[in-house]
Amino acid sequence: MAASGTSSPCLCLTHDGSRMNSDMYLNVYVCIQDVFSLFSPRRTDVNSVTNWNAPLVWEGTFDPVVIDAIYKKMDPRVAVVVFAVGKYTRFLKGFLETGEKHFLVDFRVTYYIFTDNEKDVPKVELGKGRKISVVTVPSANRWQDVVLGRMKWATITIDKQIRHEADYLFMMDIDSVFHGRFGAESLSQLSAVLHRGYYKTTREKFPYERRAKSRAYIPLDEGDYYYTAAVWGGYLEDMYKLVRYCYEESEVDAKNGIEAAWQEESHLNKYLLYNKPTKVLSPEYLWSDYDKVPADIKVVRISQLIKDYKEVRPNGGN
Ligand SMILES: CC(=O)N[C@H]1[C@@H](OP(=O)(O)OP(=O)(O)OC[C@H]2O[C@@H](n3ccc(=O)[nH]c3=O)[C@H](O)[C@@H]2O)O[C@H](CO)[C@H](O)[C@@H]1O
Ligand SMILES: [Mn+2]
Repeated sequence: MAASGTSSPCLCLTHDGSRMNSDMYLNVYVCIQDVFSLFSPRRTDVNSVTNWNAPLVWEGTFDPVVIDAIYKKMDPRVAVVVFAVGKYTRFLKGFLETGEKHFLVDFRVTYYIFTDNEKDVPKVELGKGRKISVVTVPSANRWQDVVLGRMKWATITIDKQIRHEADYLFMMDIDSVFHGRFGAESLSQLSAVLHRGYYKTTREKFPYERRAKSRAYIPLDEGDYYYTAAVWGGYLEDMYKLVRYCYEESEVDAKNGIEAAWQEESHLNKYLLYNKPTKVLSPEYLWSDYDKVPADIKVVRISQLIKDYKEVRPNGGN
């Protein structure tokens, strides 16, 4: 249901004849959503707002055509940063091909592929305004170094290159496939996805880093949600700040002889506890082929593939 770039869901001029800016569009969008909600029932089985009043996005809580059309007016440039180091290049084809079918269709998207093996980057037919940019990074002997190294190489490359080429940036795992629409409803200053494994559990069960020695430490009585580090996004500069934070905090940990329980995911969760995301995406935005789909997940938009951890990682499983 991709919206056409030329259709206009709302007035584009203000009363004094000047063009509307992006905040105005979003305000109009909120009003339109309110009107729609008079005619169509909202989801009543899930929360659609967080306790700090950020939208919590589920299928059935937004109008896909309207929201795509509003963001399309701004025609943002979206960067997707993915790493495919060692054997993980095998996941590129499925990710890119399905991304072209479902990820921000009709928007300007550049996939930044960080790899140690450029020749294994597949040729994939891309839509108009969509590109691939390959960034060479070193190989690693430990998967933990690849996972954490993402923060270092992304920091350096955003600073040097991507900053000049994108308005929004997503960080994503490569071992996944798109199955459903992932559209402009995902865009915000800072968007984080609820980890499918913990969205129904209480905070003391979240796998936050619990050792006070780590910079990612979160005490048992704190926490809103547990977010996955496999899909997160936002304005370019806000994402730069957060990626760099994860990099610097993991460096401090390394100097103190500790590695956070879930590497950058632990630091990401610490940051988002004290700097609330402006949008939270339901686990529709990252499910897993390992788990059966419960009734509250109406659409699986991306799913993590089942993989043989021992075989695909340079130093074996978890
Ligand atoms: C669904 C989810 O919560 N995913 C998180 C979980 O990942 P996973 O257990 O899914 O880890 P993973 O093996 O997918 O590694 C994360 C990503 O790093 C890249 N990679 C990794 C190893 C390698 O040899 N080559 C390579 O390119 C690749 O993009 C991969 O998708 O835990 C990791 C930290 O432990 C990260 O926080 C992931 O975001
Ligand atoms: Mn993964």
